[in-house]
Amino acid sequence: MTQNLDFKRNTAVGLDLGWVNSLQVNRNAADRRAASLAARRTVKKEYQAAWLVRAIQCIDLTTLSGDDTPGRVERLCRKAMRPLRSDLMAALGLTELTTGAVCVYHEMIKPAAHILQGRLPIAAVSTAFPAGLSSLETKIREIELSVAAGASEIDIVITRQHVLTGNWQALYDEMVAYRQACGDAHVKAILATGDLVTLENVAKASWVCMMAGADFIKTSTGKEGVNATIPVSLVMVRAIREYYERTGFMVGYKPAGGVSTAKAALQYLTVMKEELGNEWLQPHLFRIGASSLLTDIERQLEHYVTGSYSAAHRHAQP
Ligand SMILES: O=C[C@H](O)COP(=O)(O)O
Repeated sequence: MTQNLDFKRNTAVGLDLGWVNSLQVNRNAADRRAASLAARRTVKKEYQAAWLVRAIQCIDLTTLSGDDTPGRVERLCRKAMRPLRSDLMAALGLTELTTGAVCVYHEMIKPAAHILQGRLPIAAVSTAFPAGLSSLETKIREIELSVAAGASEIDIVITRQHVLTGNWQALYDEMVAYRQACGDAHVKAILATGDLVTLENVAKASWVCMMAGADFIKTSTGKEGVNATIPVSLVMVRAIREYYERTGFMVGYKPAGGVSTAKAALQYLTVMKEELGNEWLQPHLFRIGASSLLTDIERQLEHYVTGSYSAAHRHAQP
């Protein structure tokens, strides 16, 4: 995941229950800040193309459907390796561009690896994604099998009941076990924020997962009723910022689920830049989990280059 040799991977620092229990979130302030971000143009027009290219580099190009086939995943992987048409690449002065990774179910790791040949990371969703309600032993084994099959990133789902019952120790222990099972593979902790009821729970779950060694915290599976939102993102990236200030570890952030427009991607990039700084605008610290976002970004870049839009289906993803 990281090409930066100085990058110090997060590691378990111990559960500070006093700290977790003291966390509070001002819902109104988060909503107000989100509304002000949405109301203004996030990026000046002349920089938009560059920002959209950066967004592409940070996409975990995803397919997580019950009807996924090796053929669909192979097409997805080809798209991940060449996300833009060659005429657009040339017009933008680009020679190389890929998405950050592809994200698939365990059974699709092999077809993905066959096409990617190590050129892009494969992220596998794991631990009984999306509900996470298998035994811990089964979930650990699932991680091990996905790593053995070639996934270098594992997107785990937390057990929501640990959050809903305030059992922070159980959440911490689970996360430590997942991180350990991943070995060298990086682990993204999916909080399923749409299931967590309050922003305070989102903040606490973010902290516990980071204290337990998560490399990334991620909003959603894409299957909850509410997936990534800006207020939730503000809470999570502020937790990342404070965790960095306290420990020196840089934890990545992945909004996922329902992020399907270039405009939304620009808003998330703005949140990262304003709350965490430019260092976090790189694929080893920022990903957007999305199945259809690339289609809209490609359309917007075509408009930037040619001055007109083509039909969305011309850019349709596999
Ligand atoms: O982690 C990624 C999500 O499952 C993708 O969700 P989406 O299909 O709404 O883009």
